[in-house]
Amino acid sequence: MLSIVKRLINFSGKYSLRLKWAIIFSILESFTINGPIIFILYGLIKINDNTLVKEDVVIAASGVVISVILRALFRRLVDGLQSGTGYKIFADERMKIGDYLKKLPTGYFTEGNVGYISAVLSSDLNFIEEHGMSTLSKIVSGSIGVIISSIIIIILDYRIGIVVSLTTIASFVILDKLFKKSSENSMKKQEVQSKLVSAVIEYVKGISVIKAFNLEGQKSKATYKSFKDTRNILIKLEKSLLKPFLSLDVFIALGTGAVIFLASYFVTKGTMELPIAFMMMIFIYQIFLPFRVIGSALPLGRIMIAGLDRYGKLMEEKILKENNTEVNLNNFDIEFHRVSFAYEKEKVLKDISFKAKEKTMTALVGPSGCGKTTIANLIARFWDIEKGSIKIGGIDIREMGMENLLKNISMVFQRVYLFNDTILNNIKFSKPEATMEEVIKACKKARCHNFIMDLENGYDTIVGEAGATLSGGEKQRISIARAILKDAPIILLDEATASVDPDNEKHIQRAIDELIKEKTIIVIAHKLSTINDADQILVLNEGKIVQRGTHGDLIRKRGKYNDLWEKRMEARSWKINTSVS
Ligand SMILES: Nc1ncnc2c1ncn2[C@@H]1O[C@H](COP(=O)(O)OP(=O)(O)OP(=O)(O)O)[C@@H](O)[C@H]1O
Repeated sequence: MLSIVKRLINFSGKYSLRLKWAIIFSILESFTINGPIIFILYGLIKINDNTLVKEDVVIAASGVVISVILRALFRRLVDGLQSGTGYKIFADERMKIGDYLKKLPTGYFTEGNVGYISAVLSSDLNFIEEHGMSTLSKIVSGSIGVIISSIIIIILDYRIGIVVSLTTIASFVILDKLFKKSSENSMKKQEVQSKLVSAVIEYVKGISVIKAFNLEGQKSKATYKSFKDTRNILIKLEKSLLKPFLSLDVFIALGTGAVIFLASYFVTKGTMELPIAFMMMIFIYQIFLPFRVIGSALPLGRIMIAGLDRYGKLMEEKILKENNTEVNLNNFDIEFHRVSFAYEKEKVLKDISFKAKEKTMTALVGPSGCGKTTIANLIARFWDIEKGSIKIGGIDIREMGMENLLKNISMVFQRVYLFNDTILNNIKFSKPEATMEEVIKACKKARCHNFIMDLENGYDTIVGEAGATLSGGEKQRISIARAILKDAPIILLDEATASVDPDNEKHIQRAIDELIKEKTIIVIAHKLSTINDADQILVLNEGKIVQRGTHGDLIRKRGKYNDLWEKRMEARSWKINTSVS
């Protein structure tokens, strides 16, 4: 129980002092709760002894009134300190999470992990945010209430005091064990919930493929399974709480019965005065009240601890080391020196070394899966390498800080992500301070100004979720406009594949020609159409550079590149022939 309080206070960071004060006032409040009973008992004893005088009535009455006023005052202070604190803690924490997620390697954001992150950030943190403060208050005031009431009972009659204390301690131990079971189920609940989120994300994202290949039944089955698993574990969690709650009621009933029986027995034996026995019978409901409060707070506390553990695990993921010293680059040569890299166990890049001189074009070619995209992603430090170094302008990219690095790089990839915002904001995203003239100039160069102007609201048109209302080619051109506006000295470019129609491809090619003027370019070449002009072509195979040189050199050498080139030519003539026939 103490561990729950400790964890919540530790988690509250700079607000922990507020919470500690709230706990102190909670303790004081618990003292005042018993005040009226004690003062009434004082009056009753006086009546029983036939010694009641006017002053005793004043003492008892004012004692009751002062206790009630103080109780209200302390409660007000507790509420004042706690109210809003939970929301403030989480507002800060969410900002921290935002910064933290930015520092995680992009590779971390697989669908499984996205499910985990969403479940932690939405269900776990929301649960703690909603119930954290009230649970803390219940546990603290409940425990103090039980302790104070036990002390009062011991003072009134040590025999009953011992019975009550032993029952209380035994019940706490048993309850804690039972609630541990519910926390195991809570862990399972989180697991199935993160699987559910992943399944739903996958289903929604892949809905067009699912429909195109008639996989609805198959994929729905997997999603329904996640729904069912979640339902089953939630029912199990509820059931696992029934037993401890039932036991709690049994303990309260037994404890109450025992005290009433003992008090009556002691009165008949003449070892207890009647007012004390009378008060004891009233008081017994008071002592078991906080007990019930703790009982209701404990399972919530355990669920929160499990949530905090998961949150802690998320925050322990290895982030990219940051070095924020401002680095001024004299040139934008890119240099790989003996770079090896593995996403998981198997190396996908093996001992890669090359230099891309500034303002030149380096093309990466090779069969699918040979590591072209990985090389481009490593330049933008989407992952950190295990061996070797990647330098820009002679400085290791790990030494320059992400912001510093990324301000020098523009990436134009085939999968374009547009935010659900206006076209203007999507383009200005790369340079928020850009003027309208600059945006239009960039869009004209990227061959997208005309189609934007044809839209009903022009640049103010809202792009649908993930850019759904624009064609693939249009989205590409917008992403090129974004890059032109950014005007970064390094361009990482994924050459368009056959998914774009010839007209769009022509526009995109012109837009790219505008983008790459005077830049250091790394191009992932799929169709080999761009690379005739490349200053250097790196031919990759199974994560190694197997050939390098210009197009002319490599054609003459008759190696892997020549094979790829011939295959490409064959494919083109095959396409022409089939389209003619
Ligand atoms: N995020 C990832 N996690 C694990 N493995 C990955 C990841 N991304 C790529 N790989 C693997 O790394 C290898 C290199 O992939 P990469 O995407 O760099 O190849 P590529 O040459 O660009 O392929 P393509 O031409 O098909 O795009 C492949 O075996 C691929 O399956």
